[in-house]
Amino acid sequence: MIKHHYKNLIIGFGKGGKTLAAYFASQQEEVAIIEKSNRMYGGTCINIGCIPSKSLITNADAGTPYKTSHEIKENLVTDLRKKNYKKLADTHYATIIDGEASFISPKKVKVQMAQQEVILTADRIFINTGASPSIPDIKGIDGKNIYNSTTLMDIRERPEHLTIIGGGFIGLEFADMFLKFGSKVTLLESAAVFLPHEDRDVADAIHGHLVKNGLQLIAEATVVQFDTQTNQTIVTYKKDHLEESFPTDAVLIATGRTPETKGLNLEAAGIATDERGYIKVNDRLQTTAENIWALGDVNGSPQFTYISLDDFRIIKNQLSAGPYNSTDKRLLYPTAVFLSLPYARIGLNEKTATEKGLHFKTFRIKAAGIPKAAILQQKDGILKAIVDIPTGKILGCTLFCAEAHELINIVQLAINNALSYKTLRDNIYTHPSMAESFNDLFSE
Ligand SMILES: Cc1cc2nc3c(=O)[nH]c(=O)nc-3n(C[C@H](O)[C@H](O)[C@H](O)COP(=O)(O)OP(=O)(O)OC[C@H]3O[C@@H](n4cnc5c(N)ncnc54)[C@H](O)[C@@H]3O)c2cc1C
Ligand SMILES: NC(=O)c1ccc[n+]([C@@H]2O[C@H](COP(=O)([O-])OP(=O)(O)OC[C@H]3O[C@@H](n4cnc5c(N)ncnc54)[C@H](O)[C@@H]3O)[C@@H](O)[C@H]2O)c1
Repeated sequence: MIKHHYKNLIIGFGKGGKTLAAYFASQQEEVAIIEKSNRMYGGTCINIGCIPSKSLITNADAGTPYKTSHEIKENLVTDLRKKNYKKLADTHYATIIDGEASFISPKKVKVQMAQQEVILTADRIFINTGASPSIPDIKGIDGKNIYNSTTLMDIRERPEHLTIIGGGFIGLEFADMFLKFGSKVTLLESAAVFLPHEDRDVADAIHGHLVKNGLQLIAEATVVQFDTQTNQTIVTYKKDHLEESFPTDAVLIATGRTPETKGLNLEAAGIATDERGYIKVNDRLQTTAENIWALGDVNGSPQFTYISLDDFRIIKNQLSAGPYNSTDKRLLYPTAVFLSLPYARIGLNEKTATEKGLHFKTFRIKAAGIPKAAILQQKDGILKAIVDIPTGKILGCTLFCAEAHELINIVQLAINNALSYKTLRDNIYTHPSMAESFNDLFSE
């Protein structure tokens, strides 16, 4: 039964929000969580983000045909969604409200449900509404064969030729995945160089690997229009002042994600947003309105599930007088792009260390010399680490090799505990493993 007043109200069933709701329930504190879609319990990550995409990627790696992979992914997501729902629904202190929330005032929220509208008040409100695909203003973009990451993962038939707009996280992961499923993939990226933030040797290695797998990459391209005809779409783009066109079966728009704030009527609560529409928060994740916090993608922090979870930790610590109560206390965290050879990053690379004028040393090895890489038949790749010469501390690491997404967590522990690079160099690792490559990577 829905009450009219709650101590804690969470808008959006995302990673941070659901974890916060479970925390309140565990403390025997009343909490209501509002979710606008019954296909989104558990949020982006489990329904339309990390989990379904990595399920498809894993099955593509294993050579499972697309249709079967799609079914496996659907079953997994359905199962996780149910579990996420049940985990909160089964607690005595949490109430799940199906509907779309918008503010009436700082303490009053309207929820538009299927059959009715309810007005709720709350002492504390937490906004966890996430982000959604940003759609560039390109002629013909609403055509029938044009998808975003969510709608593309819904299709049951693999496109013969997929064209991807945007070479960021989603663009690269989907390009590599559909290549493995057997599609022809063309990727158009507006930036002048491939992976502009990476060191050139790493970017070239990743580029070479993708091209070897069949990717056609067109950098510095401006898409001018999509002309959708029955089963195909003609993509027209401009490069070097010349216009070119080609037909494709499907287009994926992967040009970033924008905050999900449109329907929230934030002005009514006095909640300010920045110029990109993200909710402005301070280091304690408090919005400009008293007793209203924002966590996850919607507050403009890096868009990763583990950052939304960490936002939860920060809020939990505030509410329980714990020490980890500010984003200023957040240490370095890694990122990983899940390609057939994953690439993972933490901290500085040569480019950024040079820009900062640091006195550093670069350690670099090729994956080809790592026994486990040979066993895995994944000898492409490069491993790099940046070490501060005066202190011996690791400033950053970029790994493009098998199991990079796991290895980077070891480097993170070393960095965040201020260990010398010699600790990783001299450690005894299991053999044969990718981790033992740190013995060689950090050797002079
Ligand atoms: C294809 C893809 C792959 C990704 N892969 C990874 C990955 O491998 N690793 C990683 O760390 N991150 C990945 N991400 C990013 C990650 O999914 C997000 O950063 C994370 O899920 C954000 O969680 P959140 O807590 O901000 O909110 P979300 O999980 O986005 O949840 C927000 C919820 O709020 C609901 N909502 C919105 N507005 C309202 C409203 N007005 N009223 C009620 N409910 C509302 C939404 O329906 C949604 O369920 C990926 C994203 C995508 C799209
Ligand atoms: N493995 C992971 O952790 C993972 C995986 C997928 C998504 N994500 C998260 O989701 C977010 C969104 O992913 P994304 O790939 O959509 O965004 P992104 O910001 O990572 O990349 C967008 C890319 O599109 C390009 N672009 C923008 N407009 C363009 C245009 N008109 N034409 C051609 N190229 C254009 C940009 O230059 C950029 O390279 C990521 O930033 C990341 O935080 C994480």
